[in-house]
Amino acid sequence: MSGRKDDFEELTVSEQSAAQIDVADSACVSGEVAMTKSGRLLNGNGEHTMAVSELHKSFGDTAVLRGVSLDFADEAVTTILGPSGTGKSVLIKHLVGLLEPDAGEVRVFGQDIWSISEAERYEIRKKMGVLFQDGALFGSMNIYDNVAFPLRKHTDMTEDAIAEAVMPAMQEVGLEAAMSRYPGELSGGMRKRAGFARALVTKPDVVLFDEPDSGLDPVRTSLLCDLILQVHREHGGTYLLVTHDISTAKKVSDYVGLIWKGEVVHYSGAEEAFASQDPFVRQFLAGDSAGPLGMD
Ligand SMILES: Nc1ncnc2c1ncn2[C@@H]1O[C@H](COP(=O)(O)OP(=O)(O)OP(=O)(O)O)[C@@H](O)[C@H]1O
Repeated sequence: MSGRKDDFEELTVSEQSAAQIDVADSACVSGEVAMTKSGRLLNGNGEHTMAVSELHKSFGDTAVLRGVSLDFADEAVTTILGPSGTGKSVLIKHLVGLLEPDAGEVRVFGQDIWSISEAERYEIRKKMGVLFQDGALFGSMNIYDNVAFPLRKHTDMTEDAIAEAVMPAMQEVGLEAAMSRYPGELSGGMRKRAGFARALVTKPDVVLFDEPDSGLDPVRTSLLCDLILQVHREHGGTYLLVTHDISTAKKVSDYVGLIWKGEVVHYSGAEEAFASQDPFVRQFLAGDSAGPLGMD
C-alpha cells in the first residue's frame, strides 16, 4: 500500500514540496509544554505555544518581513490576513522551520527554534501539522497512503496501529469512501480535506493553514471552514491560518491580524478587528481601492 519513493530527486515538484513539509507531520507529544492561557497578544513576553518577535526576512533586496512580532493565542484560531505577496506564507515557513530569519526570534513550544540544533528543531516540527496551499499531496500515492505517510516515516507504528490513526482522520474529513483514489482524481476541496487529514493524523498541538481557501469556491470554502472549526472544537490546539479571504477569517477566527508590506498593522480579537475603524483594517475588509493600502 505504501508506494513511497525514497529518492527525493525522483519526485515531482509537488511531491518534493510534500516531502519538505512532511517533517512537520509526525507524532505529537501532548502536554510537554506548559501553556499559558493569558491570551496576551502583540509584543507579549509570556510563553505562548507559538510566537515571533522582531522577525525580519529579505530575499535579495526585497524586505518581506520587517519586524513582525506576534504572540499566537493558545488553544484558539488566529487568522493573519493580508494582500497577496505581503509575506504570509513566508511567516508560516518560518514557524515550521523551513526558512531561517535574518533577524528576530521564532519561538515554538518554548524554544527559539533557530538557536537549537537541527535535531531539536526536528522534534518540534513533528508536533506541528501543516496544510499547505495545494495540499502538498504525493501524486503517486493514494489518499490513504498520503495520510499514513508521516506515521510511516516518523514512527515505528505497525500497519494496524497506523490504520487505527488514519481511519478516524479520514472519517473526520469525510473521505473514507475516497481513500483509495489518487490526488489527481479528486476535486480541489477533497484534496484540501485530504491535506487536512494528513496534518491531523499525528494529533498535533499546533496546526498551520496556508490559504486553506485558495482555489475553492465560496461554498467549499465555507464547508472547509466548518470542518476546521469542528475539528478544533473536538481536539483543541493552537491554530493559525493565513489568507486574504475575509469570509474565511470571519468564519473561523478568534483573533485576527493584518499584515501589510511585511509589518503587522493590526492584531486583536476577531470582533474588535471586524468593528475596527483603523483605516488599514477598514480598507482591507471592505476591499476598497481608496485608502492606505496600495498596489506596491
Ligand atoms: N524562497 C523565496 N525566494 C525569493 N522570494 C521569495 C521566496 N519566498 C517568498 N518570496 C517572496 O516573498 C514575498 C512574499 O511571499 P508570500 O508567499 O509570503 O506572500 P503571501 O502573502 O503568502 O501571498 P499570497 O497570498 O499571494 O500567497 C513575495 O514577493 C515572494 O515572491
